[in-house]
Amino acid sequence: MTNVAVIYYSSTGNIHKMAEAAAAEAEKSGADVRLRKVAELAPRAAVESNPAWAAHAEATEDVPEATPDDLVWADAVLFGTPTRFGLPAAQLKQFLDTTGGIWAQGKLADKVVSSFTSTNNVHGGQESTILALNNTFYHWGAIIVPPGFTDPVQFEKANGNPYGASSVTHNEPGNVHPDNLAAVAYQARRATEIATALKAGLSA
Ligand SMILES: Cc1cc2nc3c(=O)[nH]c(=O)nc-3n(C[C@H](O)[C@H](O)[C@H](O)COP(=O)(O)O)c2cc1C
Repeated sequence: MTNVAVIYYSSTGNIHKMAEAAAAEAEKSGADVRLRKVAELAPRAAVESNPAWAAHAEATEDVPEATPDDLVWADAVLFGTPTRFGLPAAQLKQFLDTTGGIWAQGKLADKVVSSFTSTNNVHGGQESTILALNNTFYHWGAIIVPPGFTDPVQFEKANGNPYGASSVTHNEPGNVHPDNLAAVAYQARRATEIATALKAGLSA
């Protein structure tokens, strides 16, 4: 069995939708899947000042929070984050910054990782967000598996980001184009297949 963790941050539900699509497809591909959100860092007052943010936080109260153990367990990890000023959300970065202990023990080496994001607009920094996440994964000795243009889904009108599936939401809560959901599902399937092959190969 291949273990796949989908670890994400979302404030208004767009990345949550993409994370769910990724998790569903990894499961369909035969993986054991953990869907995990990272902990909220924003003050309660900030969350409550935005009705969409507050509603999403309440709707996803039952999604378990990610822990470093989820990374140790996983053969492949899909990371999702909205773009924040061209970078990953601090909430996801904070989670990554809790992995020093397992990194020092070599437990993050050879993980298959792949990332997806969401922006307000087309030129809002999707690639820079994914590239920034990749900096961390090089330190882990992870194996970054981007979708590239390895499937026809990448040529759909709303897709086409070889770095990782990306949605343009115009800041509307839960506004993810179906093509983007298909793209992130494909990305999860590809990461699962590569992790399965890698696991078999390394244990041969
Ligand atoms: C503080 C902040 C910074 C943002 N920075 C960017 C940005 O650099 N580029 C962009 O296109 N969108 C930016 N956005 C918009 C979000 O990335 C976008 O609305 C995304 O779809 C939200 O995903 P979520 O619903 O999963 O939280 C920003 C939003 C916030 C609140």
